[in-house]
Formats: sequence, C-alpha cells, structure tokens
Amino acid sequence: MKIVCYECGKEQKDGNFVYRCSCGGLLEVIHDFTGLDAEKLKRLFAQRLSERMSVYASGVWSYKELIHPELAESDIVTKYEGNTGLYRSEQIRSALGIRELWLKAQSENPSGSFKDNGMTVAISHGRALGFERFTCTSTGNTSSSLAMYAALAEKEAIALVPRKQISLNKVLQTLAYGAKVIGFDGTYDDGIRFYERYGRELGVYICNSINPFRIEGQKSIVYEMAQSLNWELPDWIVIPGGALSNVTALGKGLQDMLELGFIRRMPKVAVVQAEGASPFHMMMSQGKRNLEPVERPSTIASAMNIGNPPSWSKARDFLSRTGGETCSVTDEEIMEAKALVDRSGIGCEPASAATVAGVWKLIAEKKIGAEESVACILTGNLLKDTDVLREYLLKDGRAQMLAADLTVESLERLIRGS
Ligand SMILES: Cc1ncc(COP(=O)(O)O)c(C=O)c1O
Ligand SMILES: N[C@@H](CCOP(=O)(O)O)C(=O)O
Repeated sequence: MKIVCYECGKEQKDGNFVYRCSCGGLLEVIHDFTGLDAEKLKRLFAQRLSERMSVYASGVWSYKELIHPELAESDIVTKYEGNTGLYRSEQIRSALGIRELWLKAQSENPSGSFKDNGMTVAISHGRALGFERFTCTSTGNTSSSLAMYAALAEKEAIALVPRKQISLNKVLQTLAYGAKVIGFDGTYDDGIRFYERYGRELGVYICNSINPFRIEGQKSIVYEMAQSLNWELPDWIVIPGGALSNVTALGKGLQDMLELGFIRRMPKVAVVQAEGASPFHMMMSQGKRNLEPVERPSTIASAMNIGNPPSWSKARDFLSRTGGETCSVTDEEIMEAKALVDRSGIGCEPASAATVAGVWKLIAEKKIGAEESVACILTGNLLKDTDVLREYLLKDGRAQMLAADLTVESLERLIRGS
C-alpha cells in the first residue's frame, strides 16, 4: 500500500501524515492487488458476514484486504458499520417509471449516515499513528460520525461547524457524543480552507474527506452493494454530490472490483447536486476542465451546501473515463422526492433524496433509459433533519397531527375522514 499525490504522483510517507502534496494535489491510497485471488476473497467476505463480534463483522472491515491491509486488528475502532439494507420500492420505481430500482440505505449506519464507512477507517488509522485529537469541519454528519468513533476510541473530538444553514439535530448528536463543537461564520468551504492551512500546526488528525483513508472506507458501500447483488451491479448508480468524497470512493471501489475481476463491467454513475450548490454539475455540463467554486452556496439539503468540493478532480476524471452524468435539482424537487422515499418506509434526509429527484430528471433528459436498472445511494437518515420536516410537513400542512377525545365515535369520524 502506498500513499501518493493524485495530481503529480509523488509518494508520501504515512507517518508524516499530510492531506495535500507540496504541489497542492489531494492524496490517494494505492494498493497492490497482485497475488489476491478473487474467488477466495469472495468466499472470505461471505464467511465474514456470519462472524459476529469480530471486527470482520463490520461491513467495512470485512473487506480489510482491499481497504487497509496493513492496519493491526487491535487498532480498529468499529461499531459494526455498513451491512446496510438494499431495498426495492415498487412505489418509487413506478413513480419514476424505471425498470428496476434499488435503494441502498446508508441511513442505517450507527450514526445515521454513510460517513461511518469512512470514519471507522480514518479514526483507526489516526489512532494507529498515535493521535489523541481528532477533528473535522462539517455540516453535521461528518462531525456526528467523528464524535461517535472518537468516543469509542476514548479520544478527543473537535468539530468546526458553520453557524448557519445546518441541521440542529446533527449538532446535538455531535455534542451528545461528547465532542467540542465550535461554530463559525462561513460555510464548510471556509472550514476546510482553514484546516488545510492550519491543521498541522494545531496537531490534530483531520477526518474530512481530504483524508484519503476516509475514501478507502467509503469504497465498501459499493463492495457491499455488489456482494448483495451477487456481483452483478445495476446499469446506473446515482449518488448525491457535495464535497464529492462519496462519488470518488464509489469510482475507486468500482475500479478495484473491475481490476480484481469481481465485476465484469463498469456501471455508469450519475452525480446529483442541489441547484444552489452545483459547481461540479456546472463544470461537467459545460465541458470545462476546472471547477469554479460557488461563493455563496445555498440549498435546503444542508449536507450538500458546499461551493468548493475538495475531491472535484478525482470525481471529474472518474465520470469522464466511464461516461457518467451529472445533473442538478431544485429544493422543491428534492423535497418532493423525499416525501416519496419517506412514505415508502425507507426514509432519508434531503441530500439523499436528491438521487431520486435526479433519476426523474435524467430519465426526462433521456440520459437514463426507462428500460435500465438503477441504484440510488440514500446517504443519511430521516431523523437527521427534523427542522426541514417541521417546515415542510407541519408548517406547509402536508401532514398534521390530529386530535380527538378517546371515544369510538370521534375516532371513527377521524379514521373515515368525515
Ligand atoms: C447525507 C449526505 N448526503 C450527501 C452528502 C454529499 O456527499 P459528498 O460530500 O461525499 O459528495 C453528504 C455530505 O457530505 C451528506 O452528509
Ligand atoms: N456533508 C458533509 C460535508 C462534507 O464533509 P467531508 O467530511 O466529506 O469532507 C458533512 O457531513 O459535514
């Protein structure tokens, strides 16, 4: 395993942990898979699913050989993350008018979002390097996940969070796990810029997605999806895009599986952004090579309220190589799709629902064919953002709590709607 610069290829030393190369590029973990036997690995992964209470029962660490083969088992900090449900919903499938639809519920992770797949690896790696203080800047999911794993590892957690446009639930979750939460005026982009500059000086281990071990962990989402589907992936995988860590990990995971012979063809990937925070979609749809940051991003899907996504060049290269697509959806479209996902019983937070809204749009634009199969990655739990639910469901009168005396007559009246 090597750590190299994604842009210039220069190798970095693991012990001297930095997040960007001297050329400014992000780093990447490179594995040497030679000598690995795909069939043996598949059998090992299947067997590990039944190993309760071992670190390999985790939906991330069951793929340890492909994620961090060198890490000592005793350094692993796990909450048996991953192993999330892959669902079909006839309601959503028929509403979208697509042949086959799968929904991968990363919302079922222990802290309620896909971040746990990456965070277990980042915290374990940082602990192995001897760090005591773990930090991130966050719109709330990264910080909740960080705080949970740091508490498990009995380490200190510090989270920098924008004072505005984030969900209170996520801040409370982060505080409840015992993290120090520091609010600042600005967005996630300002927080990342700050940490890239001063993180080293502060002596903290940064758990944002500029950390390549977060990306390694998040690859397991697509390994798991492929394993659940007997190593036959759908035609399309649709994913929301904010910092673009998840699409980067998805692309890397797919590439690993193709290289190892686990899968025979590369599915197409579509990234969906919110209209008010869509610099990546703007770049890709205009055929540009460089990202122009959005100065003041704004969307109801606060998890994607990012104007300058760090992983944009990795995401660009993957989508360009594999014929992927991007689109943007409005906040109204996101909330309409969210109602559909919530009522299907699966439920998700607004950023995740952008995938379903995106499938709608991409079918209408004839980029996804109605005869194709699609999997949407639902990244966060419905309860992550009850501010939005209160506004959208209760204030807008889309749903209401009824009141009645506990008598058969009054209940019958309400049940029958008269
Ligand atoms: C729930 C949720 N969905 C989607 C995203 C966007 O993912 P990424 O930043 O990896 O593009 C985030 C935040 O990163 C998130 O918390
Ligand atoms: N939605 C994210 C923002 C992206 O963070 P990163 O950890 O992937 O850099 C959050 O939850 O903070």
